[in-house]
Amino acid sequence: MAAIPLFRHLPRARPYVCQQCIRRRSGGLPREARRTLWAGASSNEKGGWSEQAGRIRSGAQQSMLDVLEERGFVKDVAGGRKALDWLLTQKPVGAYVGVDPTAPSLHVGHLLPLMALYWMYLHGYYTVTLLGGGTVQIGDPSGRTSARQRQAAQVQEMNVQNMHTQLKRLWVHVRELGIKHKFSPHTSRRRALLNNQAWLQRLNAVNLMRDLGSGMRLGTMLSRDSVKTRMQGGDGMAISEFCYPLFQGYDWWHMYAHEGVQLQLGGSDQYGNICAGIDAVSHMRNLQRDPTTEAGDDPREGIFGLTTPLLTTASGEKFGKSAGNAVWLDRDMMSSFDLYQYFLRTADDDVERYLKLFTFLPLDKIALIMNRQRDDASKRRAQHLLAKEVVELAHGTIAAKDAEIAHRDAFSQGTGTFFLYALRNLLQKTPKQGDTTASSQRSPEYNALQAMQKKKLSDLRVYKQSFAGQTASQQQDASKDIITLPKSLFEPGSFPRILHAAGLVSSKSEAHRLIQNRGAYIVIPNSGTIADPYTLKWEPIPKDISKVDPTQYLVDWSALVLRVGKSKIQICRIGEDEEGEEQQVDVTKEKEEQNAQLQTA
Ligand SMILES: N[C@@H](Cc1ccc(O)cc1)C(=O)O
Repeated sequence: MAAIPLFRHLPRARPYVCQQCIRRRSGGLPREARRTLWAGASSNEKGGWSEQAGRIRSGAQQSMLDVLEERGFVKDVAGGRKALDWLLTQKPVGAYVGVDPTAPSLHVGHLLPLMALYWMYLHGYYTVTLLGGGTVQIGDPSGRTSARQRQAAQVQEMNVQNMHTQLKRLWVHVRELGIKHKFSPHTSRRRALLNNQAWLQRLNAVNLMRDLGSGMRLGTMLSRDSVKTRMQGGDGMAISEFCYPLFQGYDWWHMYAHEGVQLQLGGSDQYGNICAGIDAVSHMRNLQRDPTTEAGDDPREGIFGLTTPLLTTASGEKFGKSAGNAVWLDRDMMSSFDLYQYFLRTADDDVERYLKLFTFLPLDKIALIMNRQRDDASKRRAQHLLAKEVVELAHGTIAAKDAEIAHRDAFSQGTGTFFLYALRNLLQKTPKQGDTTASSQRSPEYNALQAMQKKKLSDLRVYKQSFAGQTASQQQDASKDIITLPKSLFEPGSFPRILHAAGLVSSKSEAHRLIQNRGAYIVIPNSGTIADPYTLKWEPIPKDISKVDPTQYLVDWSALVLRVGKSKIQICRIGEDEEGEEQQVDVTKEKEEQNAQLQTA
């Protein structure tokens, strides 16, 4: 017999955080009418879904689960593969992916379950990205050997804000990519961005334990990997962390009852939490069932979990790390240029797999590209395509185009574009607030609080940059492309010394000679802006050196961009005297080492 509708029993929450969703909700339209469409698209005609189900059953069309499996998204299915396949064919169920804002940005590792969710969105399922503004305060122990440190409230607030913006942007880019890759304009699509803080903050502890807690078994929870590793590793676990799956389970129950969310997707480390969620929702469903009716499980109301595989590169490294650091999706933490480069470095053995996972390109197109790639792997066509699509997803079309041009230039002609692009990124990355303590020595919390105190719009960027860590890959690049010279070096007549200190010539007399022969160049500061490095122009350093003041040439008041010959370029940031001296010594030392090597060679 049919169960009574579940959502009648719970107060209706207003968890929405995005304008679009608020509008949709306040409209109070029936669910069918509340669908988000491509511009100009017409809604799924009545019976559209059942026609599609017929095509899938007859083998004329692939099922959603087949699509996900074929592209490599599926590691485990909780609840039964066959039953899930049936359900996804039967109706456009709700599906969700949750992320806890433990940092101000998502990293590429988050993309895998999100991409699976985006595929479902493009195929017409109701899809939810859930921001764990509530759960982040408890801290998920999954995959961790020690507890997370408690974050200051302000830090949490910034992380939530930033990730919210990011998830929202991702949705916009997914929609654009859907149009670009010609997903049917006639499919109805619905998406939402929710924050579990909305319902968790109102959750009553007694009710939670009475209703949900009574259905969770200690033995099962103790047998989860996340608990076992901690107990065996000797670090133990706090009750709060141990109870984390209850909160994640409650989220699911809430969204099941209010939003029709029947599927949860997550990374492989979420398997335990997802199974706990299945237990929690089943238990709550039983509690809510009308006791006068016979308990009968309607397969159309079933719940399922799907985990994506843990990615490793062909050489066995963990995917998503660059020089041991996370590859962030936020542009302030990792530039489009660096993100592009990360994917451009993909090994030939991995690239096909990644194209399937991180792009919306159809499989036949991927196969075609791989064929061309095999003819001439050195062009790295597949890697360029992968990199561009990922940057497009994370940062949008314009950023992706920019990054592509910069890389093609950098590798094909060896012009200054590469360095100018680096200049833009590096100058943006360098915290300017004149504080000489390396921010890497401070905790992200310290930086965040300091940033908050300054109450400026740019502070979030400073915080994000400090979070990305001064050890991140781009910072290593920074040390190559940009050096800091002492302020005192920038005085009229000092160009030869600067060229020498920058490591562009081996002696000051060589610098003199070059300048007289018009072979040393400098970027004209107002010939363009840092925001658009392509427009910057070079001129030879004037011959009457004694009269020329290098500070006239500072780009963005921060750096000189010097070139010797066709392509030896160096960006010289103006620094505090002490700071510069240290680096200058390094440059000289490096030069000495090079000379020594030359002599011994
Ligand atoms: N626990 C998940 C995030 C999450 C939060 C709440 C959920 O309901 C689901 C997932 C993680 O750490 O990755």
